[in-house]
Amino acid sequence: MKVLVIGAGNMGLTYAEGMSKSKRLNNENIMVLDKSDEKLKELNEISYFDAYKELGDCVPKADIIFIAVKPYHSESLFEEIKPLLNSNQMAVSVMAGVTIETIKAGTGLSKVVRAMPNLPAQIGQGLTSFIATSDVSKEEVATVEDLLNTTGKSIQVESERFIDASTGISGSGPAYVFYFMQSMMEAAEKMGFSKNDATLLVSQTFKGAVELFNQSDLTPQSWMERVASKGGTTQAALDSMDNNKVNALIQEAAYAAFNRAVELGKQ
Ligand SMILES: NC(=O)C1=CN([C@@H]2O[C@H](COP(=O)(O)OP(=O)(O)OC[C@H]3O[C@@H](n4cnc5c(N)ncnc54)[C@H](OP(=O)(O)O)[C@@H]3O)[C@@H](O)[C@H]2O)C=CC1
Ligand SMILES: O=C(O)[C@@H]1CCC=N1
Repeated sequence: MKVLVIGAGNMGLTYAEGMSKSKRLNNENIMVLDKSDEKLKELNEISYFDAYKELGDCVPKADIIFIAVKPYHSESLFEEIKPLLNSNQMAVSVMAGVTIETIKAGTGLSKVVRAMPNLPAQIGQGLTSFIATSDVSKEEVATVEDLLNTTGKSIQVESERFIDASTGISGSGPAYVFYFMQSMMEAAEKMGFSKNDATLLVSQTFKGAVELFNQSDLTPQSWMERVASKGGTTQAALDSMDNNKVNALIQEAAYAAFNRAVELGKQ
């Protein structure tokens, strides 16, 4: 099976790296296409990639075409790629907000998978939600699932609404975690810690808390109760967050991303 990745940026390269380890490829090289000469030079140095600059040289050879360009580049890409495609090929898109209908119309393909990954895929800890059109067979879905899982875990969702919703939770979510980390690092530095110590205090706290959560069946609420002593320091912080409606604000932020994904789909 031949896989082509279009767009060798953060996501495209991450998936190309991950998928190159998949047994499904039977040791076939992944084809990777990018427009930039600088990127092509880097790609050419990787033995398990075949680098391309021209769509005509690689698209006809591909069974699965993985599209990882920015959403605003999709229209021009579709125009160029459509005449090169045949109905047996499958498109897998990770572009935020680009709907299945748009991908089908833009490529002329009926086998389409729309996926929403996240950045921890770079270290094999990603979460990808995906949905496939009815023309994608069960066997093909299993193949795509295997390929996506080379970068972490995946969930198949029942409607496209959940792709946009997961964009607001897992797709954009790593940035919310970094936002929280940055705020805590700034607080630590204000308290007098050096930048290095502030970074360690915060990063190890996040790592430890997430690991505790993952190794248990407890809810975040139960864990908060285990940290907080009655009338103690944690309760003071949690009360401050509640009084400032931080919970509602975080939910509002997640909805802002969800709504933006829907909005991008209408453009
Ligand atoms: N980053 C993230 O955390 C996530 C990103 N996504 C989605 O993944 C997609 C890619 O994002 P990301 O990897 O961050 O973006 P990048 O800008 O890092 O990568 C996109 C790459 O595609 C190249 N490119 C643009 N047009 C073409 C074309 N016509 N043919 C070939 N290559 C082209 C770009 O080149 P150049 O730079 O020269 O334009 C760039 O190298 C987006 O659609 C985004 O919505 C989804 C979930 C998470
Ligand atoms: O910010 C974005 O639009 C993309 C989609 C999810 C993460 N990054």
